[in-house]
Amino acid sequence: MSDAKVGIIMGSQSDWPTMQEAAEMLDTLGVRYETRIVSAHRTPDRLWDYGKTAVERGLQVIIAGAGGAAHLPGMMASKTRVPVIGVPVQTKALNGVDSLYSIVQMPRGYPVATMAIGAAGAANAGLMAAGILALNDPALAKRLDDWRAALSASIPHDPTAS
Ligand SMILES: Nc1c(C(=O)O)ncn1[C@@H]1O[C@H](COP(=O)(O)O)[C@@H](O)[C@H]1O
Repeated sequence: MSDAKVGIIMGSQSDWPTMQEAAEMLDTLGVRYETRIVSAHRTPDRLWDYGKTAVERGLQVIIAGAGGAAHLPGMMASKTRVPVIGVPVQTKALNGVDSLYSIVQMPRGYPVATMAIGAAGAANAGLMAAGILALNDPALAKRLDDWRAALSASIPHDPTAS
């Protein structure tokens, strides 16, 4: 059994540069995770197994990124009650609006917490996962509070200051 608390899954190797942002955020915050390529379209059996075993393997949050006809996050949400955070990967043809619409409008009963398109969405997915885990992990809560305070402190008051 892996000790990962967060599963970062993506439809393709080509999603990794985007999804790496989620992984880096979890590294920064000291959260254990695993990374996998899982595709509803190309590896449906892998998706089935991943969703079926997510709870027993101790996963508490799944971050799922996909582009285009991005069915992966929703299908994963159908297969497991582990909360799924969806990341719409930016696409060349339609700029990621296709990914966003594919992920965000889930039917009642099977929610996906949908982030912004692209790298910011992936980083925020890492933060969202950490926030969920921090509810039951005071040390992580402190690290997350410190990270947020540091970000606030880094924002200048004066836009002309360099
Ligand atoms: N949207 C999905 C799914 C899925 O939702 O199951 N599987 C792969 N893909 C997406 O296809 C895009 C192009 O993939 P390739 O670069 O491998 O052709 C990727 O953004 C991937 O997430």
